[in-house]
Amino acid sequence: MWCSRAALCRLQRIAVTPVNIAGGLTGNNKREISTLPQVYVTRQIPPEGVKILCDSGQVQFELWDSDDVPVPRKKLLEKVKGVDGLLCVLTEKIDAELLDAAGPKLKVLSTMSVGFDHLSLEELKKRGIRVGYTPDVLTDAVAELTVALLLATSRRLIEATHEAKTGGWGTWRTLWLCGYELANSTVGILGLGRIGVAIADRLAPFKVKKFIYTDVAPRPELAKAINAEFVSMDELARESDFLAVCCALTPETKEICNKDLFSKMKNTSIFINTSRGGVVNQEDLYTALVTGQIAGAGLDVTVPEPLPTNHPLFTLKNCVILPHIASATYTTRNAMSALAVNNLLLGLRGKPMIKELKL
Ligand SMILES: O=CC(=O)O
Repeated sequence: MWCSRAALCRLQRIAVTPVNIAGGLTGNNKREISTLPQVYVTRQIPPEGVKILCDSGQVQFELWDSDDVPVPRKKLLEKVKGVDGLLCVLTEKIDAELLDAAGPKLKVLSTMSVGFDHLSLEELKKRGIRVGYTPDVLTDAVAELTVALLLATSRRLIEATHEAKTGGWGTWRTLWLCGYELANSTVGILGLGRIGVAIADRLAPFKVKKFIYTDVAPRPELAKAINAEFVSMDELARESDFLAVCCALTPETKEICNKDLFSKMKNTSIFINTSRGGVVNQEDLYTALVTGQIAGAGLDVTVPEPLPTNHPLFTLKNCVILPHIASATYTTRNAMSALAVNNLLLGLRGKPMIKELKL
C-alpha cells in the first residue's frame, strides 16, 4: 500500500472540505489540490510529522508506507519524478541519479537525521536544492545511549547477562567479569560538537578526572562548558581511557579510526562509536580487539548496516554491537519527524528552515 491510511483520510478530507491552505486559497480543494506542491516521503515516519504534514494542507504527498522495508531504489526513482519536495531518512542515497530522476521541480530536501553523509551535497548545491536536517532534538537521546553503551562495554554487561543465563555463574570470583571504571579516568572525544558536550555532561558525575578532545580546530566555547582540553589525535589515542567518536562522516574522517589510532591506544581502553560506521576501519578494529591492543569496543553504527550476522566482530566478547539506535526514543523520533516536516514545509514556502544545512 502506498499512502498511509491516515494520510489518505486526510487527503480525502482536504479534497472535500473548504480549508485555508498556503497562500490563503479557500474553496473546493479538490481542484486546488492538483496545484499544491508534490512531496514524496520515503518512509513511514513517526506520527507527529505525519500529522503536521496532513494538517498543513500545504502539500499533496505520498509516502512509502512501511518502516520495516526501505523503499526499493527502482521504486524511489519512479516516485520522485516531478516532486517539489522530498523527505527522506538516512537509508536513502540522495545522489545525482536520484536528483536527475526527480527533475528540476525539486527544490527542497528534508532528511530526518542529523547525519548527512547519505546526501551528495555537491549535487544538491549545483541544483539549488535547499536541505533541512534534524540536529539538536536528538542530542539528549544520543548522549544517553552513548553512556549506556560505554557502561555496557566497559562493565561487560552483555557478557555478564549471558553468563548468568547460560550457567557460567559459579561461585563469586575475585576477578571474574572485571571491567574498567570511569572514576579517575580520562575520557577522549573525537569531534567535539553538541553531542560530545552532552556525553561529557552526563559522564562528569561518574568522577571522570579529565576530558580531552580533538577536532579540526579547537572549539573553545564548547570545550569550556565541559572543561575539556584540546589535544592532538596522537595524544587523544595515547591518553584516553575511554574514547568516544562523535564526528560526522566526511571524506576527511573516513576510516580515521584505523590501526594507526588503535596501536597508540592503551590496552585497557574502551572505544565507543555512535556517529557513523564509516569513520572506523573495521578490520583494524577487529585486529585491535582480538590482539588485546584495546580492551573493548561499543558500536552503535557499522559498515554495512545491518551488519551481517556472520561478521567477525559479532564473534568477539569484547565488542558490543547495537543496531543503530542512538536516537531511538519515542520522544526524540517524533521530534525528528516533526522537525523534518516543518523544515520541508518552510522550505517549500521559501522561508528559512528551522535547521537548514549551509551548502
Ligand atoms: O544516525 C542518526 C542520525 O543521523 O540522525
